[in-house]
Amino acid sequence: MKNRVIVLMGPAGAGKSSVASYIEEKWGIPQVITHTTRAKRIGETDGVDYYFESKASFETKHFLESVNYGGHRYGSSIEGLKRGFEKAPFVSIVLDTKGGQTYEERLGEQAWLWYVTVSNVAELRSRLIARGDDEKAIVQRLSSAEFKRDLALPKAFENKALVIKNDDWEKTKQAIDAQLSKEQND
Ligand SMILES: Nc1nc2c(ncn2[C@@H]2O[C@H](COP(=O)(O)OP(=O)(O)O)[C@@H](O)[C@H]2O)c(=O)[nH]1
Ligand SMILES: Nc1ncnc2c1ncn2[C@@H]1O[C@H](COP(=O)(O)OP(=O)(O)O)[C@@H](O)[C@H]1O
Repeated sequence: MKNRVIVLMGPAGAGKSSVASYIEEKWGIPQVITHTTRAKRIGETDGVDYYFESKASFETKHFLESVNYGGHRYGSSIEGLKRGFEKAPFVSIVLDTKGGQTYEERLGEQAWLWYVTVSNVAELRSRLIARGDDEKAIVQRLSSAEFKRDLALPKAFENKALVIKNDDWEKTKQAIDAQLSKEQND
């Protein structure tokens, strides 16, 4: 099987990380861990959710791409992607839509674009509160230009990305299972 990467994108709270964890547990698709300078949230672990970096240590990495999002730096390293492909030929990565665009340009058909969203935007805020995010961080996140940009599927991805409407988690899992079993049988 040739190497492929599922690129998970979408607004904060839509369910990107939940989908990444689900496909790792159920389908054995490991998540490529990226780097960030943002503070660790309650429940997050270094090396599992992210490699948490200082501004200085972030600068020492070899990034395939990096972005500013909501006032923090995020980047995916070439080493990280290689480490993922050493574990399995099929991996996932969680990126903003700008990073997704870079992956599509660099990896072409090897990048399978998934855009996770919800029907009701107000639901996103409720989910961030339920997740336990810091109130100040939520306000900063929801008012950022990057969050607003990622609320909609980029024009460049129309007819290219698989859109996952994650309103109901049980239905989301069924939709994912259908996609991945089809992929396995192709
Ligand atoms: N381009 C790019 N985006 C990333 C990377 N790592 C995480 N992101 C994105 O950065 C954004 C903010 O992530 P995070 O702070 O974890 O917030 P969340 O969306 O609320 O889970 C999300 O859209 C992530 O997909 C990366 O290495 N590169
Ligand atoms: N379909 C859903 N219905 C209700 N809550 C959900 C659903 N999917 C995910 N969540 C919850 O919403 C919060 C945000 O999900 P998460 O996967 O962290 O989003 P993202 O990575 O896109 O920011 C988490 O607490 C998660 O458990």
